[in-house]
Amino acid sequence: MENNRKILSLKDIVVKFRVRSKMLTSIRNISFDIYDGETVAIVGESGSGKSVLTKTLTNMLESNGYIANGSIMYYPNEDSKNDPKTAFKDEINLIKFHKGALTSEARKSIKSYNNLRIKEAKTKIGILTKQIEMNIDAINSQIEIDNLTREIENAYQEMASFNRLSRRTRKKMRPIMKEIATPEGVNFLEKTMIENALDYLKNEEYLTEFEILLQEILHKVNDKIAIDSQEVNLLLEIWTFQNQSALKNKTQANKNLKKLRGGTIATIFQDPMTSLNPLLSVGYQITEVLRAHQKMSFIEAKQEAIELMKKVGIPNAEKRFKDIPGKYSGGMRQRIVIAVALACKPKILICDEPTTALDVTIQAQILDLIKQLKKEYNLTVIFITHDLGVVANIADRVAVVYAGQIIEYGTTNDIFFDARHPYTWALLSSLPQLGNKGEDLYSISGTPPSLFNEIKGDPFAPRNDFAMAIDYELEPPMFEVSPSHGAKTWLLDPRSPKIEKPKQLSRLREAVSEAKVGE
Ligand SMILES: Nc1ncnc2c1ncn2[C@@H]1O[C@H](COP(=O)(O)OP(=O)(O)OP(=O)(O)O)[C@@H](O)[C@H]1O
Repeated sequence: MENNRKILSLKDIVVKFRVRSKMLTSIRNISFDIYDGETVAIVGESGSGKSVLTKTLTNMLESNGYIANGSIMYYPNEDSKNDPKTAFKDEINLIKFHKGALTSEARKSIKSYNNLRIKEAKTKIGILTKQIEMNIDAINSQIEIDNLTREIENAYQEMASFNRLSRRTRKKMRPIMKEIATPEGVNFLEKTMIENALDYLKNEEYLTEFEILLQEILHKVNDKIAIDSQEVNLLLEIWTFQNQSALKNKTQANKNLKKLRGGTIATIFQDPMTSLNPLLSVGYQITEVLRAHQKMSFIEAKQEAIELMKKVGIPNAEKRFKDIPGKYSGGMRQRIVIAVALACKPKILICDEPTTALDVTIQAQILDLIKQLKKEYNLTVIFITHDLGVVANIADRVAVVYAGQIIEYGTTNDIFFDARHPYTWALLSSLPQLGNKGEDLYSISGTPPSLFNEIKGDPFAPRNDFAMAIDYELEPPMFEVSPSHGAKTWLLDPRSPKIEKPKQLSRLREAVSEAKVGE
């Protein structure tokens, strides 16, 4: 967070997966900013949503998944703006590529899933209304109706952002959009044109993203409220997207995703063999990337590949250029994967548990390498791990993920020495460095909630030794502890009893300095 300049900003991200006839919500309304040049660690138990969260950034979700809500803004830094080979020089919402790349089957199934949600909620509302009329459990029925009404709104909203405009609507809106597309056009619209458009939109059963935005803009024009040119640009962008064929949108989106992956955001996975071709020499694999991304000739690419191999610490790089990955050890293969990633000149490097499969000494070497390269290449690093020892070693800031939500974030010091969420306490307590010889290591009891169901209250409540009645009823907001630190727990509400964090955490300072390597 050296300069406090955002490079990525996630807002209200929701990710869902279709699993047979059911829907699993893997990420639940995550909002989080990532700053240029920082290393941020995403930590949490297995299945908490760490990988899915980072996969949304480059749209690497499996085909049964989709980003149901939210935005991911990418703000290119000065390096990107000055790099002639960088694809994205202006701020951009990465969700746009995701939507464009969706298949028509995925779009259809999103529509039918939401229609079903609406139908079921409406039926339940009908039954509850009858109960209220008969004076049966009126208060609870009304609460339930309010929840179901919200569910219907959410379903409509989700459909709105994926649905294409009908041919009829496109025809109706063409004249007004033609005017809006001219310079300052939005400020010179005829009153009758505005009224006709608003009347038409009022009678639609539900509105798409485009229609909602157009409606907002037209109301502002009527009320003589100044309109931001960015709003108009967004409207025109969605209009163009809606009028292009689905195939053209998809081709464009896929092209952009190809440029985004590697060139802007590169990912290193736990198993290097998922990224390397076992049949091709490592040198060839690096040169291919250099030729594609940096448009180098074969000779230039070979020289640069050898340089990169040296940079990531491959001894006898010239000789080993021709070896296939099978001839390398696990640690060396991971170094090659890092070299491939660097060959794309990324601005952001996602490391998804890159050291988990390696033994401790090699792990420390790879962490040191990432740290050193981060400085040299001015990278922003997003590091996924469930190992808090690794976090202590590498991260400037930490986001703790539980059941698809960020439940605490802060600087590494905030999280290690001033954690406020009982889940973070539990994660820290299970650090091997805090164990006593001969005693069982602390482990968090119970299991995370099923992501198929709506989660009532705080998802951690059933496993939380400090849970209060409210934790089972109402989801806690993110309380701000300091400008750099927040935690989503009712314990931070001034009305909550004062709780002492677990005693074993007082030994953390010592344990963390032992865990640090290469410092
Ligand atoms: N393609 C998919 N279909 C259905 N569910 C999925 C899919 N991918 C991920 N999930 C679910 O989303 C949730 C979050 O998974 P994710 O892989 O992000 O966890 P994680 O925190 O990275 O765990 P790990 O440390 O084990 O990798 C899990 O419940 C997982 O089962």
